[in-house]
Order: sequence, then C-alpha cells, then structure tokens
Amino acid sequence: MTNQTPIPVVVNGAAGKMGREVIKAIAQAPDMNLVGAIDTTPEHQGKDAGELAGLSEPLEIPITNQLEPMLAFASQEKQPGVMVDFTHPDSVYDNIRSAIAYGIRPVVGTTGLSPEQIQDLAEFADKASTGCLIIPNFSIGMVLLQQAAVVASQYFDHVEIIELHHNQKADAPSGTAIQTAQMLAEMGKVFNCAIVEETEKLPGARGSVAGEGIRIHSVRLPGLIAHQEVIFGAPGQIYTLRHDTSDRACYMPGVLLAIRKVLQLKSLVYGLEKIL
Ligand SMILES: NC(=O)C1=CN([C@@H]2O[C@H](COP(=O)(O)OP(=O)(O)OC[C@H]3O[C@@H](n4cnc5c(N)ncnc54)[C@H](OP(=O)(O)O)[C@@H]3O)[C@@H](O)[C@H]2O)C=CC1
Ligand SMILES: O=C(O)C1=N[C@H](C(=O)O)C[C@H](O)C1
Repeated sequence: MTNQTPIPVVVNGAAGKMGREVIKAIAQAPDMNLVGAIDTTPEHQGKDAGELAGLSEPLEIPITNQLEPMLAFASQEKQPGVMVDFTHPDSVYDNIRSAIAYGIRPVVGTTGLSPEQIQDLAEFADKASTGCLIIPNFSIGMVLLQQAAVVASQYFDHVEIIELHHNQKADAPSGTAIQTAQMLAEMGKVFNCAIVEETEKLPGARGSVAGEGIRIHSVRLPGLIAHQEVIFGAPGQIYTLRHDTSDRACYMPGVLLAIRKVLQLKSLVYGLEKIL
C-alpha cells in the first residue's frame, strides 16, 4: 500500500441494510476514509455510523439527513470524493445529480432507475466529465450467472427469469433481473414464441415481459435475501442457472472495487462486468 491520501467516501442510506455493511467494509479498507453518513430515518439522526453498523469502536461520523452540505464538505477534500448510494428508487436519481454537481463520483447500488433516467444521468455525467457507476448487482456470482446465461441463450430459444427477494424490497422486478433480461435481449433474437394462444385467468400470472419475449416473475417473502433463477427450456431438457445470496457481505468486494474504479472514469458506466 502506498502513502496516498485515502479516498473520501460519503455513504447515502447509511442506516440501511446495505449502508451498514458498506460502512463496515470502508472502515476496514486502508485506502478509504468515511467522511459522511447520510440517512433520512428520523430515529438514527446523530447516531455514530460505525456503532450503528456494529463496529466495536465509533467512527466519529454522525448520521445526518443533510446530503447537499455533506457533498459540499466532501468536495473540499484533497482527493476527489465518492458517494455510495443504497437508498430508495424514489430518491436515487436526484442523489446522483446532486453528487455529480458537487464533483463527487457516485457509486450506485440502488435499483429502480428507468432507462430514461439512466440515459439522462449518462448525459449529465458526460457533460461534467465525471465518473459514475450504476451497478444493479455487486456480487461476482451474479456476473458469472449472467455470462453463463448469455452463452446458453445462443443455444436455447425459450427462457424465463424468476427473481426472489425479501419482502422489504420496494421495486419489482429487481434491477438484476432487468439487466439479465437486457443482456439476453441484446443477443438479437426473439425468445419464447408462443405455440398456443394463452389466456391469463389472473392478470400477471405469466409475469411481465421485459423485452424480446423474456418474462420475469418476482417473488417477495420474509426469509429470503436475494436470489435469481434463469431457466432455459428445449424439448427434453431444462437448464437452470441459480444464484443465492446468503449474506450481504457478498456485495462488498464489488462495492470497494467500484469506489476505486469510479475515480478513473469520466462518464457513466452501467454494470459490474464492465469494471472487472
Ligand atoms: N446493487 C446491489 O448489489 C444491491 C442493491 N440493493 C439495492 O439498494 C437499495 C437499498 O437496499 P437496502 O439497503 O436493502 O434498503 P434499506 O431500506 O435497508 O436501506 C435504505 C436506507 O436508505 C434510507 N433512505 C431512504 N431514502 C433516503 C434518502 N432520500 N436519502 C438518504 N437515505 C434514504 C432508508 O431510510 P428509511 O428506511 O427511513 O426510508 C434506509 O435507512 C435498494 O434499491 C436495493 O434494491 C440492495 C442490495 C444489493
Ligand atoms: O433489494 C435487494 O435486496 C437487492 N436488490 C438488487 C436488485 O434489485 O437487483 C440487487 C440484489 O438482487 C439485492
């Protein structure tokens, strides 16, 4: 490790399930320094971010709901700063724009951005020549599953996606399932040509069509964390790819990599596979 100044990092959504995990990971990364912890939850205001994350020692960084002043503060650091965002689909677009406006590089795990919003943010980041990473899934296992699915899609014409998550998840389908379907749709063929005329006796029974005929089904249950199956079918065979998350720690190597990589970028990049 060199003597370089640590990367100043602001965590947005610091009191959430992912935010707490990110704070623990940053506290253990010698090349990073937590400079701000934002969260809107009223009962966590003023609490120490480290203690809330379960660290034995306080980090002396209190949780605040003041994003803009914190971005302004981080922009005064010697090193360019990074904002990690794990908040909510309703706020993430504005959070990214604010960070870029202050010259702070966003590393975004929050899902639920529309394609139009992502396009708009890409133009905004381009104009500001500022790196921005939007990563629907930070786990290496999911990148490998998606790569395997792309290979399989060359040989199978029928595929459906099932994603299963905890029931506190705000958006459906998951950002990962949408990205997986996009990757398959980019293969340049139409999947799942119907061989009978189908009638849905209950609306939604056949899931939602993401593009090129690819259907996504969303399951929400307590007891789940994050899981995805991509199921290919052909006469006489089924090929199933499945990824299971058993601990949110699985996302942390990807988050730390993204914090380091975003400083080298001058535009918006979408997907962990692009920075590996
Ligand atoms: N890319 C990836 O690999 C992963 C992505 N995710 C995504 O990350 C997001 C967060 O997930 P998770 O941590 O499980 O969710 P949580 O609800 O546990 O955490 C979100 C936190 O952000 C707070 N919050 C909400 N709005 C704002 C805001 N405008 N500014 C600051 N803080 C805010 C929430 O407070 P309050 O509860 O009071 O609203 C909460 O404390 C989701 O979109 C999820 O899909 C999750 C896991 C992995
Ligand atoms: O909300 C979650 O938990 C997760 N959200 C992301 C998504 O929507 O794809 C990533 C992972 O599935 C966990």
